[in-house]
Amino acid sequence: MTEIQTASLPHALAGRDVVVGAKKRSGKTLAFVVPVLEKLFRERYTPGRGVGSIILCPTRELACQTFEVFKSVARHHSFSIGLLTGGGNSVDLEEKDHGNDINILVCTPSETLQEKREDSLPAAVQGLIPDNELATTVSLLLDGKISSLSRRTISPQPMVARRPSLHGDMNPFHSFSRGMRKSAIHHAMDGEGNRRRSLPEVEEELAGGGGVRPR
Ligand SMILES: Nc1ncnc2c1ncn2[C@@H]1O[C@H](COP(=O)(O)OP(=O)(O)OP(=O)(O)O)[C@@H](O)[C@H]1O
Repeated sequence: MTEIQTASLPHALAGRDVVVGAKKRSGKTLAFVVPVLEKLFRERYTPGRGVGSIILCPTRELACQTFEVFKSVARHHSFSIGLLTGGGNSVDLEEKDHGNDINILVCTPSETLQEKREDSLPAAVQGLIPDNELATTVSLLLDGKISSLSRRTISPQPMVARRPSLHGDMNPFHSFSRGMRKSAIHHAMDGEGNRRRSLPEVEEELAGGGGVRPR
């Protein structure tokens, strides 16, 4: 495992909220893909049981990459995995063999709810996450888009947020992470990718909107 995975996976697998920040190609994606798959596997999710995990991505590109990683890592599982991107009438949906009955939904609500956007993330998402109403948000998102998607078992907690790489635009990450429960576990590596920053340092930087910068 990479260092960021070693730091975050035990917490994520234990069901705690986790915020992860680290440099590019440090293993952030698998740091949340693995616990999501493990949690759904333990809870015996199968196609037909509904949505067990919703992955919110700030850009279509990141959503497509994440979708491909999920498909690859989960290839020996029977989970159905969906990709929902785009706004207005340009919603794309891809599923893995099981119609529209999706267990893992990878989506870009910031595009689809553009009119509600505040900064780079939709205000609806920012506002609803702390109130634990992500399911409502996503139901709104999907209304009229995918009529046959099961909403029976949408369960937004716990959440694992991955931030973009260190040098990217941090606004979406800060908005999103501030919306997570205060109890979230934060892990960040420095710019060299080999030193764990303390929780107070990370929280201070998140609160200031300055991002976790390499030293
Ligand atoms: N534990 C691991 N063992 C071996 N390879 C790994 C491991 N974790 C990640 N990788 C590989 O390292 C590469 C980078 O991983 P990943 O995409 O998860 O990083 P990232 O931090 O999300 O990258 P980016 O910042 O570019 O989005 C990928 O090719 C991935 O398959």
